[in-house]
Amino acid sequence: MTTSAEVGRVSGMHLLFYTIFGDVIASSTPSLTASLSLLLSIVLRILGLSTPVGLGLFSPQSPITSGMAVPMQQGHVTGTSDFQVLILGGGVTGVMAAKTLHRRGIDNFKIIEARETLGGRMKSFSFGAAGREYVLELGADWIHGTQTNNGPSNPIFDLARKHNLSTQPNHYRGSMTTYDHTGLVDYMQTFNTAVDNFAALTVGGVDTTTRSGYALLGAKPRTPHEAASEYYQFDWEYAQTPEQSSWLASSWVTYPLYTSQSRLLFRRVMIKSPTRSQIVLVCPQPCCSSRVFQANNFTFNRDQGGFSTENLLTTDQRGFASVIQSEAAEFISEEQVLLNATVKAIKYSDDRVWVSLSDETSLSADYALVTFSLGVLQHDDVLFEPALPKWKSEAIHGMAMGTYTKIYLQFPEKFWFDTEFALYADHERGWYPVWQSLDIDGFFPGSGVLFVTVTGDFSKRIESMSDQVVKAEVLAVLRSMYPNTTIPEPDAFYFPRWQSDPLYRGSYSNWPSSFLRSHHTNLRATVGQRLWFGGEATSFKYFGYLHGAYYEGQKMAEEIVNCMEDGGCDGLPHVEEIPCSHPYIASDFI
Ligand SMILES: Cc1cc2nc3c(=O)[nH]c(=O)nc-3n(C[C@H](O)[C@H](O)[C@H](O)COP(=O)(O)OP(=O)(O)OC[C@H]3O[C@@H](n4cnc5c(N)ncnc54)[C@H](O)[C@@H]3O)c2cc1C
Repeated sequence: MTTSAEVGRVSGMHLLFYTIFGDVIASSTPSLTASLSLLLSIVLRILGLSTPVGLGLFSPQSPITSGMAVPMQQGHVTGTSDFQVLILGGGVTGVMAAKTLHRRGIDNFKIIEARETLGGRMKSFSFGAAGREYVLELGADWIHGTQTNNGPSNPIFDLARKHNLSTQPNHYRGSMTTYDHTGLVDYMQTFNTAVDNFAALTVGGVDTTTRSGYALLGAKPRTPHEAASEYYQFDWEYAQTPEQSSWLASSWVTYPLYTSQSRLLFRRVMIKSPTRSQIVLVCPQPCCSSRVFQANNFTFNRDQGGFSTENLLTTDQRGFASVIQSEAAEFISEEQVLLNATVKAIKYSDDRVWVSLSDETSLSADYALVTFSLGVLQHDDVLFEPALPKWKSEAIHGMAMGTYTKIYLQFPEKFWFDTEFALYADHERGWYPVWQSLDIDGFFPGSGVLFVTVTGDFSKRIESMSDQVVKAEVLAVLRSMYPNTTIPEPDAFYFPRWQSDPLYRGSYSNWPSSFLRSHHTNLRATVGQRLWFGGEATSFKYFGYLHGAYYEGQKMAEEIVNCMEDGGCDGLPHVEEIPCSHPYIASDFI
């Protein structure tokens, strides 16, 4: 199920229209080309190679693709568009948008991707000393929420099953060892209290920061053990602190429909029309519509369109992105993808879009779907002409981009905990706190691989430091955790720099408390009639996640095709004046 909400006003009352739609996830019929492509990918896989897309066979040097590039000016002044749709970015959103276009009969599209392969933030690498290498994940590596009985399934879980991805259940709460600066210390009771505190956040009343939400519930971490336990529940998922996050948007359960407090604020009215039924929340207070939006993230909540509480970690040596590359290989032909091509500027008018690349070539299309990360848009890595309207810029800069950094170490042999996870409580909250062992049954026994995760400002901090200095800090923490063990020098050490990477500028989006529901509507909205935006950040229900990107790719492509079939459209609407987001005026202070 997909849920959409829109804010409106009737007779001076503030209404929240809450409408539930069914998702259309039709399967495509593979063409002969697609079947041959699939066959080729299977043969390559048996031979231990990647799919054609993964091999980068669709390079910009291909005669077909290079022949399609035209100078920006020429494309602007004369002729018809080169393509019906340009898909800018070849991550999950881009590939799923392409698949949807193909299913709807639109094959005159092109994906433009800066990297040498498809997959985006599904990014694997080979790690380890010679002869002890493993393909591990720098970006996404969990399928969060799978399926409960015959209920709705996570579409990434479906892809994993379809493409035989090797995965292993990962027990976030049931397989944990706790440490602090004195070594092994059992504070599992404190840890479990933090789990309960996090669950209690769902009873929030207004949207302030998650920190204030915790405080109002009486959860005020004072000791390093309490702070580390809270960190594990919160920052380790959202990649930002409770201070930086929205209380409502980081609660798991739909709010305010099902809480007792919400009934104090709202009256629920069911409106029936010939086409759909709507639950209308009538708010008697000025501006309360802007303070209340459906809480996110719905991933784990079965009652709200989520999947299950299970988390699967990929262990597949083809890399996690192989699921999206194998999917693409079923329907995408060589001339539909341009790899190693970096978009520098996007020019748009009411009837066309022109995209110029770093090699000075350009392409034009009737429509363009921008799937670059929120961080890329915030950082002006791609220029828009004309500049994006104020409402769009506000939305882009209003949402936050968190950073999540996995620091990998490989040791000659294992000397650490036998659980899947360990938590380290330092005096400084967020200091190398979450440790995960891969040298364990079901993962990579005998690998000597361990990783520690930092997030948010700690990620930014280590990105500015040398590998040697970061390694020294990490080893110092291990010495605190194991005061009676001689910690050897690791054979391999690596961490990615997501924040500084011009193709990402962070890991995934996070919803801050100042960000209103209408801002998110604007993040998703079409600019003019030709420029569309989609990606994990535009997903209301699943922002931050792979499945959010998956559904957004499908949704945007569906909308674009509908628009084409209607002979044009205004696209997804935006909110010009966002209620209750203006500076206070003098009379407010009387
Ligand atoms: C460290 C980390 C851990 C994560 N863990 C999980 C997890 O366990 N489970 C989960 O569900 N999600 C996880 N995520 C989030 C998940 O990876 C993303 O939500 C998802 O991959 C986003 O897909 P997308 O298509 O919206 O964006 P992207 O994957 O960012 O796709 C956009 C594409 O645009 C390309 N691009 C950017 N700029 C340009 C340019 N100028 N020109 C051309 N191309 C460009 C990029 O290379 C990229 O391929 C994680 C992300 C990170 C970084």
